[in-house]
Amino acid sequence: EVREHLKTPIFDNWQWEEAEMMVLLQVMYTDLDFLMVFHIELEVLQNFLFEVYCHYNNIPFHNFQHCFCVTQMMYGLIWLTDLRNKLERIDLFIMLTSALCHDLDHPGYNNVYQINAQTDLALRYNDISPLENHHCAIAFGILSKVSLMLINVLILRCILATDMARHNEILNKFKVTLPVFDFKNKEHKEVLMKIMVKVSDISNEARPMAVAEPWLDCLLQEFFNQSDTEKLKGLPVTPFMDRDKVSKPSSQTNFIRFVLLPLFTELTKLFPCLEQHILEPVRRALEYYSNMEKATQEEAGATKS
Ligand SMILES: COc1ccc(NC(=O)[C@H](C)Nc2nc3c(cnn3-c3ccccc3C)c(=O)[nH]2)cc1
Ligand SMILES: [Zn+2]
Repeated sequence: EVREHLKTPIFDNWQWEEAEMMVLLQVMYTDLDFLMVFHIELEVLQNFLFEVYCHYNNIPFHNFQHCFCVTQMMYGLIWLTDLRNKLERIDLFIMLTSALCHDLDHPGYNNVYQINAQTDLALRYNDISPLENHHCAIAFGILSKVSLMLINVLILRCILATDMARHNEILNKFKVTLPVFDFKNKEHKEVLMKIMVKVSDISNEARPMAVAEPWLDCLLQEFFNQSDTEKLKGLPVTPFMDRDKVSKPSSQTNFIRFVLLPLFTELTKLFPCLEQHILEPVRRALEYYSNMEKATQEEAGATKS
């Protein structure tokens, strides 16, 4: 019954210990026949998952639980969209492993901070998606260490696609393929894989509110840590991270309206069944945060008058 639950977006990560999540990740890889198809020893998979676990940091949002959520959402989407019968096993392996590795060794300070503070990562990657390039470098290190040399350029492209600075570029590319989408076409498959990793990465609001809302608190905690540091160092402060400017409900209604709904609507055009599993919960979340926004505005109005 847990196995069936694992294939749905209503899975609640907060109920599980990290050791249990490791077993659930193993179930995802075995249930999609990767061990049999790619002749991977169970021990090699366990080493791989443990190395990944060790390379996520204890920070408020971009931690191992986020990695688990993104991988579990990807796993659920693969079952919901019946992608097992539309893509080859290697493509599914690339999508799941990209989700698993997409934020490896995230420091809790985003690309804008890396570039403004001219950190080692910004210098190493010449200001070009420094975090996402670093996540890939760690992933490649782990994959070669556990001799899982199945890695290829597609995992690199899928992880690099999670840089939100490229959000519109990737969404627009997906939009133009939709009217003529062909699961046998290499380019179409690649942009779909990128969209699937992107959707899984920012999909918290598709989960039950009791599961999703704590994630927004974790995210804002990490963002506020960054803007506090930027203020201390005299670096430019990102407005949507500034604790003195951010209102939780209004930042989330904007995010849902201008980022989540357009992205999820496009994916639902290809997989109509996602209307009820993904789009409906996100519309309810928009309702929830809009009401919270009104309540806080009325409250502010009341105290003023
Ligand atoms: C286009 O680049 C963007 C667009 C939006 C945002 N983030 C936001 O607007 C705010 C802070 N909300 C938000 N941001 C979220 C969520 C999930 N992931 N996520 C996130 C986390 C780190 C970096 C980027 C994003 C979108 C979420 O539920 N809400 C951050 C970057
Ligand atoms: Zn992420």
